[in-house]
Amino acid sequence: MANYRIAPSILSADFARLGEEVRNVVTAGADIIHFDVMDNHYVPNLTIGPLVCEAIRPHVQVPIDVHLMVKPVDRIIPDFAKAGANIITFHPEASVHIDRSLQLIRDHGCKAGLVFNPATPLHYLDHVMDRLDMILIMSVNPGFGGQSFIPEALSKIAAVRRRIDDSGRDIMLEVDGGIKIENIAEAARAGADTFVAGSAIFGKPDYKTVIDAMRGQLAQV
Ligand SMILES: O=C(CO)[C@H](O)[C@H](O)COP(=O)(O)O
Ligand SMILES: [Fe+2]
Repeated sequence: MANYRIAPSILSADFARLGEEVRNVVTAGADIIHFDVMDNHYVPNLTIGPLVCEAIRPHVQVPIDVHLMVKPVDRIIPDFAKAGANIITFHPEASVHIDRSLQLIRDHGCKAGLVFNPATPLHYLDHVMDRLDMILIMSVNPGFGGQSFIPEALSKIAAVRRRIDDSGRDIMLEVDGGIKIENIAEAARAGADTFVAGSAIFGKPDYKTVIDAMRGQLAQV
């Protein structure tokens, strides 16, 4: 079986009890904590910033994967690195200098990645494959949790999987949006190895039951 990772998105957690929520979801089997940063400019929603990342950092031993839905990108990167982020991804069309933003993330000791919205072309990968640790394919339009998976994302995941395999590099391929027990295997078959799930996990009373069921689906791929 491939090395699959489940990355609960805390966007759907109870923010009044966030420390307890992240501890519980890691105990339930989360491999990564997915941290959605929205700025009410690049996306029409406002969420959490470096202060909250710093606050949850002592509560989790797994990597924190910061998904920046912000524009501009660069000035917030050092703050997230200092706040304990391990992986930082951003949307290429939100950065003026993509290569510089990727380098900034790496210079601050974090893994770096690009995020593709459903209608963002993959040509942004052309000259930066050697600088990527993660490629994130959005299977919803960014801005909100709880949306339905867009099936066209599957062919895009497959195209990225080919590009990663051709590169010979160890790049995580993450899918984000509408992932649940019923469709996680499809995303894995298309080539994803890292699965963000917000509402599907935090919307249920028992996180372990959901994560175990997701792993059960992945075991059959
Ligand atoms: O980046 C995001 C939205 O922009 C979230 O990570 C994503 O939507 C997760 O939530 P859900 O699993 O409920 O779709
Ligand atoms: Fe996300």
